Amino acid sequence: MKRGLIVSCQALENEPLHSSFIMGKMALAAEMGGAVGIRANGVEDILEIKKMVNLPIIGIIKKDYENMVSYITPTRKELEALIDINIDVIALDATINADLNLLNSLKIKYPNQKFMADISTVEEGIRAEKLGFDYIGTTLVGYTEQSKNLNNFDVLKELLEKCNTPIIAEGNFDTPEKSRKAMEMGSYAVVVGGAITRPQLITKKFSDEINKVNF
Ligand SMILES: CC(=O)N[C@H](C=O)[C@@H](O)[C@H](O)[C@H](O)COP(=O)(O)O
Repeated sequence: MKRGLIVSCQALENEPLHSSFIMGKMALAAEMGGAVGIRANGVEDILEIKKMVNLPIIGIIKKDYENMVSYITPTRKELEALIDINIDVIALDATINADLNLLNSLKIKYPNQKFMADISTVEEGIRAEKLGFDYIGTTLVGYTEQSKNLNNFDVLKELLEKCNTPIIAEGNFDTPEKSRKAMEMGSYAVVVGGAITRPQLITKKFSDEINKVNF
């Protein structure tokens, strides 16, 4: 995977763009705009994106289970479904909420498969490095109980100081300036999602700002 901008092309069932066809087109637009990689959710979307672009893919499967906090590639079932479709990197929840016992056996069984740890605190990043993850992403900073008061740039800075594993800035790097800053700090890559591929969020930024005017 090259260094630079990775665009996350995801639309869940409750989102207006939920469609593999549309995610394929989003990925194509991202490639045309200079993205060096795509992050995507679910086998169907990933297969469609593979048809549309010639870029490395970070794949996840989001799945909610009862009594389980993790939802990003949370069990062996989702991991094996992603291994089966042969993608460059598989990302999974690597916070303290996740059961990472199976990682070792998967790494032995599939030695060429790269794994990205989606973490929410510096401690989780350090643990992910010890577990042998290939990339560590700040994806879940602010989204877990243990990180709800943390700032993504603060976590990123400390991870860059304390880890040797390539660090990927992901999660609310939602402007070109913030993305550039993350790279200047030494991130391996920046994953940008909603600010590029979720038009309902982009629209809301405009409408919120405009509605501050007394018109
Ligand atoms: C927390 C969570 O479930 N994050 C997901 C992880 O895959 C995606 O919904 C995000 O869009 C992605 O991480 C990129 O972040 P942002 O959209 O903020 O640029």
